[in-house]
Amino acid sequence: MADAPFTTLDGFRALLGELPGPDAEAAQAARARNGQLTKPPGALGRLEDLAIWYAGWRGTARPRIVAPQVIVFAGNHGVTARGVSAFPAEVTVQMVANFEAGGAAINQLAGEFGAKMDVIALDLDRPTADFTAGPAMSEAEVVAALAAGWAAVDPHADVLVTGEMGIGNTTSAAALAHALFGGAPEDWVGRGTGVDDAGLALKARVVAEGLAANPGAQGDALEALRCLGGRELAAMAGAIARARVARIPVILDGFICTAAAAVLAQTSAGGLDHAVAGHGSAEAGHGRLLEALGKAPLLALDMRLGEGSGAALALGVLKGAVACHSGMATFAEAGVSDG
Ligand SMILES: Cc1cc2ncn([C@H]3O[C@H](COP(=O)(O)O)[C@@H](O)[C@H]3O)c2cc1C
Ligand SMILES: O=C(O)c1cccnc1
Repeated sequence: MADAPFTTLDGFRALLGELPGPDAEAAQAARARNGQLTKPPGALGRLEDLAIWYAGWRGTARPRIVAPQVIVFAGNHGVTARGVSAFPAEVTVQMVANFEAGGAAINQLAGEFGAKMDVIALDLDRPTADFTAGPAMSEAEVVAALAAGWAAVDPHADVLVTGEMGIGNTTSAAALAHALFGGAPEDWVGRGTGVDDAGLALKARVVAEGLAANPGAQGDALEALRCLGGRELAAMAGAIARARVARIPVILDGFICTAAAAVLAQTSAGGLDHAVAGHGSAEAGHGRLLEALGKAPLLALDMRLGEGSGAALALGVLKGAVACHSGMATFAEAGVSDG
């Protein structure tokens, strides 16, 4: 595992300023190949652009997916003291044991779609500070979480899914989204694990208090991550950045993953060009977040679980797209008359 090439938030910021782009020649060659495959033009719909996008990032016109990686990051949140989740904070560590024993939804989906799965618990016995009273993390803490995410990525993976577990983290993600994209707290809060109307109103108040208590969060995405995020959110951002540097395409999961990823896009234009939206979560606010990022989800299944589950399902779609693109015969090869 590679040590992260940054030790400060500004070091991470500098790295985001010089991210590699896709291989334009490989993308062009993939587009040409797509035009020769034995199907009516455009008949594979969005799968065609998906395969060409993947080929560009992998730097080859005829890629294969053989080594997907799912990483589930777990963190605890001080803001749970405000009663923002329908479940108690101890569920985070209990679910980590469940992931390790193979009993969670993400275990089944990662297994079904041929991904190896890693679980990284981040200082669970040391929750972040309640962000309604000040910054959730110190600079050293957020940098450590970014670096843990960075180090968790297998450089030999050929697609990455980042998932999370952290009771209270829909509130953290809502506060982060609000700081990054403005609007009102009500635009970003949702029911998470299933809070009632009073719980939803409380979440909006807590988000408003969080922004008021952290004035620096609104001007700068990385500062917003430090002040309002959590360790698992920062680790997802670090992992997604590492994937970019290694030209590993990423499938984003739901509201929490997308909020964490948005930090990269808001710090560096095009910083999420190597990522697609796996699914549209039923969590209120996810649609708005995807719209702000200009990303259309691959799936819409009314899921609202997290863990990387929606993205792992979308891995099946991406694998299908790439298998067709790289495995199909051309009209010339198959002796099929083209149109
Ligand atoms: C058993 C269980 C398994 C989960 N797996 C993911 N989450 C999801 O729910 C949490 C966010 O919702 P909130 O902000 O309302 O706490 C996160 O841990 C998320 O990944 C779960 C939640 C529970 C209870
Ligand atoms: O969209 C998500 O990621 C989500 C929604 C609700 C609860 N946990 C995760």
